Amino acid sequence: MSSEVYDCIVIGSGIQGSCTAYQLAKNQQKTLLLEQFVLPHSRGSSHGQTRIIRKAYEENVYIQMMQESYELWAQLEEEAGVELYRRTGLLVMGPENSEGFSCLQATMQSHKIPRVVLEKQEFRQHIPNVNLTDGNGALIDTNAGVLYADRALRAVQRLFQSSEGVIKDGEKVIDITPGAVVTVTTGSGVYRGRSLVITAGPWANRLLTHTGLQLPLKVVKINVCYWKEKIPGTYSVSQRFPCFIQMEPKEGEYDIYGLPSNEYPGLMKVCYHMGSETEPDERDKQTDRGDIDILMRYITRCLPGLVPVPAVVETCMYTVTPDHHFVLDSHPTYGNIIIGAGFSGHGFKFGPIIGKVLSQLAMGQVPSHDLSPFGIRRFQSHARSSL
Ligand SMILES: Cc1cc2nc3c(=O)[nH]c(=O)nc-3n(C[C@H](O)[C@H](O)[C@H](O)COP(=O)(O)OP(=O)(O)OC[C@H]3O[C@@H](n4cnc5c(N)ncnc54)[C@H](O)[C@@H]3O)c2cc1C
Ligand SMILES: O=C(O)[C@@H]1CCCC=N1
Repeated sequence: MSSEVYDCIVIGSGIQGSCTAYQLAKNQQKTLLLEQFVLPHSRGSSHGQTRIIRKAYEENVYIQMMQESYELWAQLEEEAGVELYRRTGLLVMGPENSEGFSCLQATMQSHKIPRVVLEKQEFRQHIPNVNLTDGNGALIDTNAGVLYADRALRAVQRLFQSSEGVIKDGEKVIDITPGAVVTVTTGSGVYRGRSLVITAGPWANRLLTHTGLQLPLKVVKINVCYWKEKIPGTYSVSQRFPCFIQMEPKEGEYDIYGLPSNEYPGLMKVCYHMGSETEPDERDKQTDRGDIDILMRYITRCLPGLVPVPAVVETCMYTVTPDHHFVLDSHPTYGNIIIGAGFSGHGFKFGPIIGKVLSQLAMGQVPSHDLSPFGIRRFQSHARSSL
């Protein structure tokens, strides 16, 4: 074991761990970022070329965090000297009288989020090649767009390293011993830190076992589907086609979302916002395609310019909490162990602000956003502690 003691060790170099490590290093904290796989990798939740960024949320807390997150993404772009965000707008469609769609409209209005409400008659003119479902309303979050995910992750990791941060990849953490100084053991070394941040995505509960805590997290495999445009370019970024979210495509179904064709010429990414449960290391054995059937029916009905059979299917994972809200909290027993988990398929856009609040917790500071909706205590009846 080296005699060196880090101010903080961060486990997991997905977007949340990388942003947290960067914030810590920027605050002159001697920081070690540990990653089980050799970087870059595509076995977690943060890989792939694109993610949606938006302020269109039903909950005040997410809109408030996104106000700052947009600023931090712009700052990152400047620091890294690369483009990370492209404004496309986000079309939200949903049953006009549903609680979800009404609430979204009301929250956006109360925060004065720039938006355009599309009446049925103007929909076709503004959004050609999309059939609006009967009884659905539509609005556009005008400042929403696309984040270049892989590029962003690389940029944050580079910035961390140039702020004297240390990344050790290909080092899987196999043990954690809590204490005033936390000891972290990997397959090839033993490290010590005054604080520890666990941002291990789908593997969070595996690591938390070493601290006597289990959270109610469900890991699901997402089939990331790309669909061929019948006429290339129909739904493309260059035709100014927006990202979209279809709320409640059918009663009891989860949302469907899409991004304009860009990364693979002639192919548009359209996905179902849920998947089938899996073990993170066994995800390739999960072959359920029920979500793809739902997508095929939706595309036939609403996106007639796409061939309703996926041309490319990639894999990603969500780590889902029972209420689909994040976990951003200190460990209930060990105050110097900080947990960022359960991002439930919508955490990427928050990366920089999550990095900021987790780093504040790790430095013993009061976080600059109200984290009460993200506390572990809300799972009192679910969370298992063997302590
Ligand atoms: C298909 C898909 C589409 C999405 N779309 C959007 C979107 O449009 N907008 C949006 O905002 N969000 C979106 N998300 C969600 C977002 O991508 C995730 O919330 C986010 O990437 C989670 O990041 P993370 O850092 O928590 O997890 P991860 O990226 O999984 O990172 C965890 C890391 O921890 C490492 N690790 C785990 N265990 C160990 C160990 N023992 N030792 C060392 N390292 C370890 C893992 O290898 C991994 O690299 C989407 C997600 C998916 C899958
Ligand atoms: O977070 C997002 O914006 C996307 C789209 C909606 C469902 C999940 N991810």
